[in-house]
Amino acid sequence: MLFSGFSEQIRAHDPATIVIFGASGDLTHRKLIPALFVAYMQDLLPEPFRIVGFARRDYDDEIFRDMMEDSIRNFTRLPAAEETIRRFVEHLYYHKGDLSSPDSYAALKDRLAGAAYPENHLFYLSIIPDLFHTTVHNLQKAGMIRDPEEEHWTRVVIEKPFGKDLESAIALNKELLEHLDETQIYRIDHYLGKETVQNILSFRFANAIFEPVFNRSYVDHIQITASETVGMEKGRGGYYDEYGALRDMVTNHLLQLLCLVTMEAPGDLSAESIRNEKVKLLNATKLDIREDITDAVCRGQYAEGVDSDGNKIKGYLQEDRIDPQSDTDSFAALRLSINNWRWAGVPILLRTGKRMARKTTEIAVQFKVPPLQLFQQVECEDDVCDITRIKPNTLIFRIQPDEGIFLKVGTKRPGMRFVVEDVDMDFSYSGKWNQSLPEAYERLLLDTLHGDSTLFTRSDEVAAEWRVVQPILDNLELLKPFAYPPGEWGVKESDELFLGVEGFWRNGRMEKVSGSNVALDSANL
Ligand SMILES: NC(=O)C1=CN([C@@H]2O[C@H](COP(=O)(O)OP(=O)(O)OC[C@H]3O[C@@H](n4cnc5c(N)ncnc54)[C@H](OP(=O)(O)O)[C@@H]3O)[C@@H](O)[C@H]2O)C=CC1
Ligand SMILES: O=C1O[C@H](COP(=O)(O)O)[C@@H](O)[C@H](O)[C@H]1O
Repeated sequence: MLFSGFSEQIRAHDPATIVIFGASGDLTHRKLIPALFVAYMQDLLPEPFRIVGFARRDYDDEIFRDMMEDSIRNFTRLPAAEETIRRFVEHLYYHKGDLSSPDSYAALKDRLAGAAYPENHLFYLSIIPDLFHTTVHNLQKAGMIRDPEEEHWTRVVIEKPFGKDLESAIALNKELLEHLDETQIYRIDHYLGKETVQNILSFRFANAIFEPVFNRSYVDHIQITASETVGMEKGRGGYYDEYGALRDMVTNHLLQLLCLVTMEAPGDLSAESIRNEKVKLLNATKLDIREDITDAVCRGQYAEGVDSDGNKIKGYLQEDRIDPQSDTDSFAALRLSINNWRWAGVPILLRTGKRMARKTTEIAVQFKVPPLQLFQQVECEDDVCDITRIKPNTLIFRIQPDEGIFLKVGTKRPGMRFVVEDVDMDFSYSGKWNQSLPEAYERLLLDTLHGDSTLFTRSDEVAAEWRVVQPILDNLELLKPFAYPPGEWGVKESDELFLGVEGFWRNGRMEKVSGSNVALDSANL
């Protein structure tokens, strides 16, 4: 199967019934239904298709359709005609049931046996991770999982987090593989469906000029940030307090970004070749511990504070359904090393957190400074300019928002003196293509209907991700979370992860420098 990032978005051909377990939940109404609707608008869903929402809440088809109409109006990225929404929701049905009760599966099975329900079944597990195994086990007991060799297919999409640690992830894999073939399992990591994330591979391997400098000889360090401004969203406290930033974001999304930016070129674009390279990379990745684990890990919890309008913001420990004594991290920063020929000795810094200054996800590859300091550099912030040492080049993959790729290069500033100023060579999606980018779930749901697993994680890949993080989970007692103020850039102690590195966390500096209105008299320069 071709890497779906490069294939045309073509219509899924097999008629299918999509069953969403967890249909009354947040993910279904904010992401899954709007994504399926966009695919429908673009005529990419198969014909015929039906979507069955499954949850315990006392809804019926009509209530479910009304609610999903609202979700589509609120969360769909493209303008939608009311008539199209109405036609789409006619494909939606609701099935009330409890996933821990075998009777519910028998009732669902009877319903799906009706002639109007297409026989290919996509089961989407949009439920708490604790129910993943129970659900698959019960589906199999009810005879609802077909053999992969049969004419009609069964596919199961498993949401993240996949396990709570290495041991539970391995156990979950084993349990799932007792009921399903690996080809039937789609472990979703929605970051892999983001347009900008897929572009990392094309940027690296479709352009011959960057790859020769992507290695330890030229790269000083790499930093990856996924910061969010939100705190605990409604209803998420219970889940989040059990998992925290390390399990919710680092062990999946951030490590996947790291893989794409540092893995070797695959021999071809098949799902297996790409996943093989990712696994090799993850197996070579370790915490960069020099003396003890605090060299390589910093955890945090946001404290209470006020926002820019003076409104009070709850601290993590005051949030709904969070244990007031909790040690769970809402911020995590790591320093890693990749022990292979290409990257040995290049520090890799990862950081993610809730209630930070800005919502942004980016990868910054910082190159080494030139061997000879021939020039001076001018750096300006808030109309004040300084003469400094020459700055290194930085290549930034901006995943979201303002999606694009930026290369910071030093350029002679006009004037009598020979000083250099950083300028951006930039490509922004919005500048080049004036259209909204597909949502990750649009791509990924279509891929499952096509049977393309390239952008989903393989069992050994998940285990390799947990292997990177497991030493942290084993040493949480030594890594108590620091409090950090909401609305800023997280725990200040995380700066210490940069010891010996030429640089520091980026904290949105690029925007300030490139957008600044330089007030220095150029004649003085
Ligand atoms: N929300 C998000 O932005 C993201 C979520 N995810 C993942 O998606 C999954 C779902 O998350 P989210 O939608 O936020 O969670 P919610 O808590 O909002 O939804 C959980 C759903 O599961 C249903 N449910 C719970 N227990 C049962 C049961 N015994 N039988 C039947 N249905 C049950 C609930 O419905 P009812 O109470 O009516 O039974 C509800 O519909 C999780 O794995 C999460 O990690 C991943 C990325 C982002
Ligand atoms: O998987 C998750 O991702 C979201 C952030 O996703 P994004 O696409 O908005 O960057 C995060 O808020 C959530 O906690 C996590 O479960």
